[in-house]
Amino acid sequence: MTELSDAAYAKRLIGCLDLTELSDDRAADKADRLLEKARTPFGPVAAVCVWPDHVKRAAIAVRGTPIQIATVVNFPGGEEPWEQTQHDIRLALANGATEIDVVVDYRRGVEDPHAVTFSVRQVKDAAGGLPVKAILETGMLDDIDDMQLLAGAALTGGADFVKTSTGKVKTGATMEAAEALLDAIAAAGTGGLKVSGGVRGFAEAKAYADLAARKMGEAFVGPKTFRIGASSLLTDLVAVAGGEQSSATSGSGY
Ligand SMILES: O=C[C@H](O)COP(=O)(O)O
Repeated sequence: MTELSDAAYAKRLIGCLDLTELSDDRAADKADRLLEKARTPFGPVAAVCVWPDHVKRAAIAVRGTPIQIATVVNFPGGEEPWEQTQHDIRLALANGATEIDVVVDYRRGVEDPHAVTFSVRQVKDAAGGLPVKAILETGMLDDIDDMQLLAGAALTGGADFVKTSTGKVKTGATMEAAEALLDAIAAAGTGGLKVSGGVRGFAEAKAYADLAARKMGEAFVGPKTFRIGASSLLTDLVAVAGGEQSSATSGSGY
């Protein structure tokens, strides 16, 4: 993506953004403020990502646009009983969700990757064919091998994306984690990457997209296979897309 100007690059990244509001207080007015920003002067974001309670208002807010409505289940701990997750998925679908982000049981997953494959398959079935993003919480894993193991297990279970982080633990996305997940995607021959957790500035987002383009080819960096999930990135992307200087400082470990 070397020949793109910063403004053009930022515009492309807006189209790959999962604009996220997952504050712990689950306040409806915060969701409303986020939803107002999803259509930018430089095009729509890829998706909004909200708590299940806010899926209905999101569906109304983005009606008539290509913006997807993502929600989170088994979130953020990854240890809820299946019945709860199944219930949340059913409700989310009934309310208009079009993408499901599920936290895998990353604490047990390294010892038992088949359980991750099984649980992702269950979610995929319950989601009725909608895209499923498996959140691996890479900041809680010991090393690259564990990240690749979990990513491979999730992709075997049918995950459409493997996603780094919930944004709820100290370490969010890192370049090392993104690279590990891309290697797992390449090995599986299927799947997309969602980088999330602490991504706040244009330069950081661009570094992840450059990495994905370098490893997978430039066509990979589009909303079908590449997303950035972030609550605080859009302002900077819009500024850069509009020809202004980035004013963000680095947020995560890139
Ligand atoms: O799924 C995305 C994350 O929750 C967003 O994390 P963030 O608030 O650090 O951008």
